[in-house]
Amino acid sequence: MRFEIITHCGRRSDSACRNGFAYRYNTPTLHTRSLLADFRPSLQADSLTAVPPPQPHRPTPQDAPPAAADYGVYRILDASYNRASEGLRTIEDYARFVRNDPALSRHAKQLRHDLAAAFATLPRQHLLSARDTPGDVGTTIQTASEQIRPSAVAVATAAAARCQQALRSIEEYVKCIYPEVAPRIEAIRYQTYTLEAALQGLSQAAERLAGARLYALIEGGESNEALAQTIRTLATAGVDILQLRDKRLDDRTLYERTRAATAEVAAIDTAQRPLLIVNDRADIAAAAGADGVHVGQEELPLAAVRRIVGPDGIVGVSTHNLSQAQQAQRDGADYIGCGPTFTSRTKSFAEFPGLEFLKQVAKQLSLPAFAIGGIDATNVDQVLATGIPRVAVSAAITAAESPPQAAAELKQILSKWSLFAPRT
Ligand SMILES: Cc1ncc(COP(=O)(O)OP(=O)(O)O)c(N)n1
Ligand SMILES: Cc1ncsc1CCOP(=O)(O)O
Ligand SMILES: [Mg+2]
Repeated sequence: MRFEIITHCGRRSDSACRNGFAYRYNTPTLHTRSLLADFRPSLQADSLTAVPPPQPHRPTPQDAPPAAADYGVYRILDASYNRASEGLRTIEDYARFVRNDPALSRHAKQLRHDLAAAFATLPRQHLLSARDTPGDVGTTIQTASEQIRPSAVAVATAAAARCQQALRSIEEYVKCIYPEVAPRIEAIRYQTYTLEAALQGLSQAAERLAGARLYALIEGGESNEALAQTIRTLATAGVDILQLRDKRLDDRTLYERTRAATAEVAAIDTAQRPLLIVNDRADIAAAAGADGVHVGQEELPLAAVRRIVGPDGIVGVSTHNLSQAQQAQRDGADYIGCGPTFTSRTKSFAEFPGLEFLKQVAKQLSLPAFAIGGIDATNVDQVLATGIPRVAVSAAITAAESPPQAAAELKQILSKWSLFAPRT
């Protein structure tokens, strides 16, 4: 039976790269045995009964410098590793410092560590010795699009694309030298697609949230169709966020209403599509595919809610004083409700933090904040004067003679104010 070694790079066995070969079974010749003995001290030629599972290469001081034929491959691996690591760090910074998203931050950090662990099995001295930045002809090649970064999420999205390309390059070229590393790189690459989706998902929801001014709290109505009709008319009137808040409904009915609302919202043209938030119930929001959930100070803590709705879910928190508002931001809330501001027809309260609380929030917090409690077209200007350009209302719309007309009037007033008023 003859035995032939071919390299993964397709080269004949006599110039095979270290560990870079597959086995096709013939009778091992004396020459092949000595070659194998040199390549794989731990592998005996006669033990080859099938394509052996790739063993991780353990870098040793005896590792010969990269063969001239592999010098370029080591340069690719070195440059691509740096590119992928830098991309993951860029994504992690966005998740941590822009989105305050612990889950997304943790995922990006973990992938960076997984990549480092995979590369730790390669002889670092070969990678470094192959590095030739001054001689790198690519450093001066620039494209116009690389200079355009309109937003932080655009930076993170571009980093994700660079990271995927670099990982693909590593995955293919490492097969020439250390094939056992390729599956580990492939696994990391697939996770960067998930990461990019989270960025996109998060950014689309985050951008829609950041642009939201008018937030309406609505009940489940008498039927799914009645609710769907309400959603259509309020979305057309300019409501940016709809919250399904109905304490009368049992779980099953609330779930069915939420499913119907999710389907209705999805059918609305993107430009007019409101975010759909469920009051209190993270489980129903997640199960029914809503955009997120709103919880009060007495409901599940944000960390638990985040585990249920995931990194893409929008989580809003009710706050009644500055300390609660600051804590909600630290916990990673995507927005906060601040109130009650005025006496409400929908819910009774013993205390009213009022306009003063709104002024504090406007000065000291950066995440979207919606004033709530007894707000309507007659007093919304007082809210806007505090520096809070966003409101959440219930009765002002749902109890109005014409809910869509009331919504449109409120939206018109709100639209005159900048969403990013300078802090005075
Ligand atoms: C946008 C918004 N802000 C505040 C609330 C109040 O939530 P919570 O304190 O949990 O009270 P209930 O709505 O559950 O009675 C909200 N729902 N939405
Ligand atoms: C649920 C809730 N939390 C604070 S105020 C409020 C009710 C908001 O309804 P309205 O706008 O009719 O006062
Ligand atoms: Mg609640």
